[in-house]
Amino acid sequence: MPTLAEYPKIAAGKVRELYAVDDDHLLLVASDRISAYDFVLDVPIPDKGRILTAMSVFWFELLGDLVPNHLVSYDDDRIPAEVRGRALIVKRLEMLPVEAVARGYLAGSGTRDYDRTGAVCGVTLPGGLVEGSKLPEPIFTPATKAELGEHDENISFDAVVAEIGADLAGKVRELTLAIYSKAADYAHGRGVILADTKLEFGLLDGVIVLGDEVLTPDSSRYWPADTYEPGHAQPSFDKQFVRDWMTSPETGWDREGNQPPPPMPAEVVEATRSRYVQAYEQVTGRKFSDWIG
Ligand SMILES: CCOC(=O)Cn1cc(-c2ncnc(N)c2C#N)cn1
Repeated sequence: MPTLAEYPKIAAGKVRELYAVDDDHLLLVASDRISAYDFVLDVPIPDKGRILTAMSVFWFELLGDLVPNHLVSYDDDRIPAEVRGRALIVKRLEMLPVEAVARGYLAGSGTRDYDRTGAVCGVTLPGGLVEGSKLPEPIFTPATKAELGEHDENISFDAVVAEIGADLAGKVRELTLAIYSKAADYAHGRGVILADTKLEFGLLDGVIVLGDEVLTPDSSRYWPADTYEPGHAQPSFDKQFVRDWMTSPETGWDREGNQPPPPMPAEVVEATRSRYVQAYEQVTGRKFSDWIG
C-alpha cells in the first residue's frame, strides 16, 4: 500500500485534492474540510470526505446506464490507508473546460441573473419567478472554471459551443440535463430536493465520460423537501447549522467583512456530521456504517 506522499499532487480545490497514480489513473481525495460563505472553516467535519465519496459512488452506479464515468475503484491497493473510504481511483481524462450546471430551481447566481435579465445563461424564463421557484423544466446553465477562491462565471450555451464545438456542447447539455433530471427525481422521492448540480466531463478516446464528484452536497444544492417554500433562500440540508452559527449574534462575525469566521463549537460540528450521514442514508437507502474506511 503506497502512502499519499508518494503520489504527485496535480490539483487542489478548497476541500479536495487530485494526485497522479500513473499515466492513466488519478486519485481523487475528499477531505473533511467544509466551506461556507466562501471560507474554508478551521474545524473539519469528521467523516465528511467519506460520506461524500460514498455518495459519488452511489450516483455513479445509479447513472451508469446514462453515461460512462471515470470511476475505476474505491477500494484497492493503490489507495493509501490514510485516505481509504474518501478517495477514488479514476481514469485520467482530457477534461472539458466547462462547469456543466443544471438547475431545476432558481437559487444563488441563478436568481441574481434572472432578477437582472429575466434569463439565466441566455435561457429566458417566465416572469414572476422568485428565489427558490421551481423552474418549468430543468435548464442548462454552464459556467467557466474559476481560479481557486474565485466564483465561476455563468456563460451562455453559445459560449460553450465556441469553446468546445457544437457537437460536444450539445452532448454535454443533453447529458447534464438527463443526469440531473434522473437524480433529482430519485432524490425527491426520498425527501431531498436537488435544486441544482455542477458536473464535469472529460474525453477518453473520444468518448464523453463523467468525471469529478457527482451530485454531492458540495457540488449540488440539497434542500429538505418537507420545508420547501419558494420566496426566500431555502435552508441547506447539510450546511444550515454552520451558516446559522457563523451569522449568529454570539459570534459577532461579519459575513461582509474579510475576517475569518470563528471556530465552530463541537455541537455544531456533530450536528453537521449527522446531517451528512442523514442525507446519505435517506437518499441512497444505504447505511453509512457499511461504508469502508
Ligand atoms: C482538486 C479537485 O479538482 C478537480 O476535481 C477538478 N479536476 C478534475 C481533473 C481531472 N483530470 C483528469 N482526469 C480526471 N478524471 C479528472 C477528474 N475528476 C482535473 N482537475
